[in-house]
Amino acid sequence: MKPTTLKTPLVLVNLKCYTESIGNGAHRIARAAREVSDESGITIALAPLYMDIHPIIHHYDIPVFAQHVDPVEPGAHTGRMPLPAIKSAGAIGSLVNHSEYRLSVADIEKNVTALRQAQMLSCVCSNNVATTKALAALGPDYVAIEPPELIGGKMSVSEANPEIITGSVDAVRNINSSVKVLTGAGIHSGTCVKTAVELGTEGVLLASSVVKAEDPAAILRDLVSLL
Ligand SMILES: O=C[C@H](O)COP(=O)(O)O
Repeated sequence: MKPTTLKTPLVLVNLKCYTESIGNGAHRIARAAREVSDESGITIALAPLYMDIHPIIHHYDIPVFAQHVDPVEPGAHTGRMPLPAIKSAGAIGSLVNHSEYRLSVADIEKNVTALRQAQMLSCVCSNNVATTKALAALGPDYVAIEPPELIGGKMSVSEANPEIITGSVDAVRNINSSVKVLTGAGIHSGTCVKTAVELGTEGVLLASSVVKAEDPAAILRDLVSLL
């Protein structure tokens, strides 16, 4: 089987567990992502709640990541989400170690390896340059650098902390140049995305600006407008 790849730049929208992401809300965002992706030619991927992975792929043919995968083999576990289940639902990959769902290094490594073996993409989240170095050494497909204090806020990482982006890009290039860098936290405009890409990233990981928008398509249009 051919390994999955996504065209860059990548706009990855994490739907998190917001009220606006539940049920019809997920469809509203997926419809907007499909529309703007078709208009712009930019890859827009989503990370919805588990139960929306299959419906979003089925209705909108959008690349979908899980928000998390449990580092367990299928078997006698209850309330866990093993990798074959997200793969069978159609996910092409998973976020790993999001700031809102931190894992041990051992479990991050287990997930990255399992995703690679399943020909799926790993997007491992990091909070600073030192952590980024350690994570890049595990060889994920993406490292997403997100200063936790900026997540969900109005000031983006591109504006508030461009040094963490350039530091992460340099660190990753020195350790494993095949790892792609995304950045996120507070990304809300085309200028934020353009700056992130100019600083050397392959795209952005974002959530609230799109998920909580009255008109998600309008925000997505703005986000990709300067690429
Ligand atoms: O997964 C997405 C990030 O945590 C960024 O979230 P945000 O765009 O709401 O700051």
